[in-house]
Amino acid sequence: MVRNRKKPFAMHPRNVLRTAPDYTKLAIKHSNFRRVCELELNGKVRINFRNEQTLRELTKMLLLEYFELEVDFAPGSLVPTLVLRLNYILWLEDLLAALKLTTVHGIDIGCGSSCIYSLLAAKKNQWQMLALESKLSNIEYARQNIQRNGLQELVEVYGQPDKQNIFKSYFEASSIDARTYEFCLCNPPFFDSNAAHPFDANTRNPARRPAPNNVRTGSAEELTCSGGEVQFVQRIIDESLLYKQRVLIYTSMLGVKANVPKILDYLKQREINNVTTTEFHQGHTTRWAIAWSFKDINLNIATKH
Ligand SMILES: C[S@@+](CC[C@H](N)C(=O)[O-])C[C@H]1O[C@@H](n2cnc3c(N)ncnc32)[C@H](O)[C@@H]1O
Repeated sequence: MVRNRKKPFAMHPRNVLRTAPDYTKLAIKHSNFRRVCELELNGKVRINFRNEQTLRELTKMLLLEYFELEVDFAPGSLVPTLVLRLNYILWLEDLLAALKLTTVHGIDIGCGSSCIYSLLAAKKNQWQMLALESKLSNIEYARQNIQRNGLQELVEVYGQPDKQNIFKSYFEASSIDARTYEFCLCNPPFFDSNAAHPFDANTRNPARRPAPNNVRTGSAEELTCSGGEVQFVQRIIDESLLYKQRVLIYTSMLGVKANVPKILDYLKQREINNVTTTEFHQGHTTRWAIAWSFKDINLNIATKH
């Protein structure tokens, strides 16, 4: 757990964005980013996190500046924030470190149009990634992003034919090549598509946690599913029971704190006991993550980032 006095929980200690970027310098260097910046009277640039176009250019610029990744997003699709994605990758690095692996194979469940987790994992760590995605335009953009960055040898996108499936379609289609994976990761569709007003769901206690800085981005198809993130992660758990041998460490992120005990209970009911949780922090935004394994490995390097 990382604590300092001003921010009770800070970013992962290895997160390159832990030191706030100098946006004025970056605006001078990156013209597309410069176009969406606002100039203050003192000559410093200001970023309007509530503007979607600004967030797009900001994430593109940060991926280029810090990881030499050139990424584009499908129109109207989710624009990922880099800090949280990076915290997740760094936590996976920590979970895998003790295993001293020479090659790592991972599965990115719902890679989005950016394919951000797989691109970061491949570029930063040379991990071999299988990216699963169900939305057609996201599959196309994800493949273009991989190609644009010359990462075809490391990242494969599989078009998920059935949104109810997690691993099943791919594992059944590739049963001859029954490879094993060291981890899976997931940023699940968050909202419940069965709710009368899915996007109105209150995810935070306003008295204790201030409103997020960022505008929400992404289409209903990307952000909702039947039963929201709880049912999505329950499906990952159900399929993990079918394919215990295929993945060493199963993980998923969760957007709502109250959903963590629900998932822990679900795991417990299924007698999955090798479990850990963590937190990711970016400004006023907190996310939770959960990991479980059927193997006798130590997951309890647990930290809050
Ligand atoms: C919340 S978005 C996350 C996108 C990206 N990973 C990120 O963090 O920016 C969830 C993604 O999962 C995809 N998806 C939903 N159900 C899926 C399924 N059963 N298999 C694969 N992808 C799925 C959606 O289309 C969407 O792109």
